[in-house]
Amino acid sequence: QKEKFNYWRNCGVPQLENQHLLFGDFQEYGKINPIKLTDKRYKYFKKLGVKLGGLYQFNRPILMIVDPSLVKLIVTKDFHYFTAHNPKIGNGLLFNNLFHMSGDEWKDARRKLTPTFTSGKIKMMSDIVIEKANELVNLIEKMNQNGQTAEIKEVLARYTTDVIGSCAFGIECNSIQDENSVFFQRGQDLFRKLNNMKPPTLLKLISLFLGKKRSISFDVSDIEDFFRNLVNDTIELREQNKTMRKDFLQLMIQLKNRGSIADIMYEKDVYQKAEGIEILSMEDIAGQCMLFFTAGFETSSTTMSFALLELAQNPEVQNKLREEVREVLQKYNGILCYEAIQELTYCDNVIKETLRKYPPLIQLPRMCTKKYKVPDTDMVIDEGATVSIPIQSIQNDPEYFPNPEKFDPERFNEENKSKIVDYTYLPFGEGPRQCLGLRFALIQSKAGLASLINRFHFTRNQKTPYPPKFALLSAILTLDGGIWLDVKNAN
Ligand code: HEM
Repeated sequence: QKEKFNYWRNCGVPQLENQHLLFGDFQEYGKINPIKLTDKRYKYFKKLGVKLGGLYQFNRPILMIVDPSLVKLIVTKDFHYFTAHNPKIGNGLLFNNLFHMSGDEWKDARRKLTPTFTSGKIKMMSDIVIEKANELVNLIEKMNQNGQTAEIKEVLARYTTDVIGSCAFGIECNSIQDENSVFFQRGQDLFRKLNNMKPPTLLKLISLFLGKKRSISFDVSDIEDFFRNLVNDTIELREQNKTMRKDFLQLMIQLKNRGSIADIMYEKDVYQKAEGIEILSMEDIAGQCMLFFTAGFETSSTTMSFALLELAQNPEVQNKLREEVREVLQKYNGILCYEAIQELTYCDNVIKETLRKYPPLIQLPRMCTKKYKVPDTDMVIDEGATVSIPIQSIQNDPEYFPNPEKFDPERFNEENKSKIVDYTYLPFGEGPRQCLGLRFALIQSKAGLASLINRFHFTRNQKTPYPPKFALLSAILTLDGGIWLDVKNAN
């Protein structure tokens, strides 16, 4: 076991001393939250003045990248050495998607799916997003009339669930209006199971890292079946009725039947099967739709929740945002539309600043897929090594973002944005594996935030601590408890 902890030393990579026999460098796992733990390691290596450092998660070697110029090489120029996110740790629908694919399989799927997320396609879906944002406003209005304090995280998860449910699965989930919506409950179950790093998931991960198992299961087969059946039934119905709807599913049906996605869709482009093409299977469609769902609803609702918490904490920023929203809406007869959303530049900066302080994925994952010699050093990274780019730490490093605790959207204004050091701001990742849903995430977050700020004024309820407290055992940035805000009609 001790020899295992010499792995990085043997590669010429600096590492910590005195690893715990079982936990390696993660002996504080579960005692301090994942942000603090990662930050501690980042600061340690940064103080040493090195570009990268080796860690042991249990006995699995992980390489932490500290220097932005090396981040740049790994995610862009030398990407061909780091084409995978992770070693594949499981099977089933949950892993049958772009995020978990590698090599040629990933390249082919990424090429096919990219046209799904162009600005034109996002514009096409913006009507659905805006309709759901209006329902969100009505829900908060009702809560406000009843004198209720809003647990904003859950309310926003209902909004993003309805948006993604409608766009990715073509169904009305009604989670904004119906507290007991089945779709919402299934989504919450799935997220809880994936994000839960407590035993027994933790024990499964330990046995995986110790090499006792090659893959693990997350016990989500019932949820996978739910999504699989939903996709099958909806596609079958559409194929029968030749329905045309402006959503991702329609584009996936087109991909299935025609092998590619056309710019403009006509019925014949979607439902007439092309000859001699490699058909996209129902299982593949269901897998990608499930990824859009898991990647889409929690990340965006988390972002909007943190944005509202910071707006409640910083009323001058909230007022400035409201002024912008009202000024732009005036030009469009008071009605939010795709073009109006594009003009909300301060709103963009509020969301960018939120994603700087609170990136939902605190680290970017990469796996070394070909032996790599780190330029200008003697260090060599083996094929199969896991790489972590600690974006939360980099984005909150005072060297790159002075006074990092301050919520300051002006960091991203026209004058200041050019001062940001390259590869120090990466909430959506970068390079060929950058988040494919970036534009969709921005439109859904902006539509929700702008609609709410136009109508309501938010203040922090005493139940919500500030600075926020993060959960100890979770895979993505999660708060301990909810975000409770008091709501008033805005003047
Ligand atoms: C605020 C919201 C979101 C954030 C912060 C976010 C962040 C990320 C990050 C950090 C990655 C990894 C990037 C890399 O490795 O360089 C990623 C990948 C991905 N995201 Fe997002 N995401 C968000 C919303 C969405 C949405 C709404 C969708 C889809 C509807 C989506 C779909 C994807 C997909 C498909 C990938 C995998 C790309 C690949 O491996 O080629 N994301 N996202």
